Amino acid sequence: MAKPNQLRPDQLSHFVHLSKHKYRKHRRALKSLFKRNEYRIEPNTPVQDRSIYKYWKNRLRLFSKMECRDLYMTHELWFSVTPEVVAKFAARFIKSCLPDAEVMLDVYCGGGGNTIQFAQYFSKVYGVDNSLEHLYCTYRNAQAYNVEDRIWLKLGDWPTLSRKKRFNKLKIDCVFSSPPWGGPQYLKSELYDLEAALLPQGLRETLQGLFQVSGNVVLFLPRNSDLGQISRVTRELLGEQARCKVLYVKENGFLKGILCFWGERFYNYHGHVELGHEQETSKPGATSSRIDYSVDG
Ligand SMILES: C[S@@+](CC[C@H](N)C(=O)[O-])C[C@H]1O[C@@H](n2cnc3c(N)ncnc32)[C@H](O)[C@@H]1O
Repeated sequence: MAKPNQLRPDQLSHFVHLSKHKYRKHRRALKSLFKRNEYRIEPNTPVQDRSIYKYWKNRLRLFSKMECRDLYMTHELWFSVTPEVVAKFAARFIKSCLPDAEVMLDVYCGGGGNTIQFAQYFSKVYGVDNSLEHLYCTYRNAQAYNVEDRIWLKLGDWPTLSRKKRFNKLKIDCVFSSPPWGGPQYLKSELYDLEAALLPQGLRETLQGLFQVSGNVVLFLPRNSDLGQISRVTRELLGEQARCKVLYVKENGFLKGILCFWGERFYNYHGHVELGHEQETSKPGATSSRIDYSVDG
């Protein structure tokens, strides 16, 4: 009988290609992460690292199940995971615009904040990240939400995978990406330069790569992003008449970032996405998160 923290072959198959011979080194590392139950968060024991304490205090905003299930976070994930209500909103909005869609690709999937919410609404979700530790956390976190069977994770550098056209033939209905914004200092300048500051590629290259995979593309970008750049790059890549729909996403009244949508079905959607109050926890005295959005055409 498999031990609880042993990586089983059926689980390994969700880490695309890692079961192959040439990936022996990564497979060994992955098995060891499972065995040591690495990066598990002790929900009621405050983290020692002062630089992430404020994120730990708000941990239920990142993953509401953190109080009752095992969740896994690296140091970097504390400040880069998409808050759950924002991720849920993005997934619902995409599903409302693309009701027939089944397959999502989440580029730079991190700890699974978005991947997990997509897996609640879509039958298959691919996640890509260049950190094995992050893919491991995504899988573990997906287990907490009982959606691990719907996700398929690929380890690799996205610009390289994109150049090699690795996802072009997979019939992806929509590709989502929350690229690294360059750390918390992204708010230091008034206007965020999407060519110079976005990692690992600027906006133009990022979009070029994503459009190869699907005509429906969604980016989660800093709230101070230069909208002029977005509009120029949109026209340059898709033609003078092309548009991008921008939603300003607020959580509890605080602007969290912008969701940018490319694709006819997004522009033409004028329906209403049921948001309401996302109850984060049933604990007495706990806060609930409210999400609002406004549209910039
Ligand atoms: C902002 S985080 C994504 C957070 C994710 N949406 C979530 O909710 O957990 C960005 C991720 O990009 C990954 N990353 C950075 N450079 C990369 C590259 N060149 N190729 C693939 N992944 C990369 C990082 O490891 C990190 O997990």
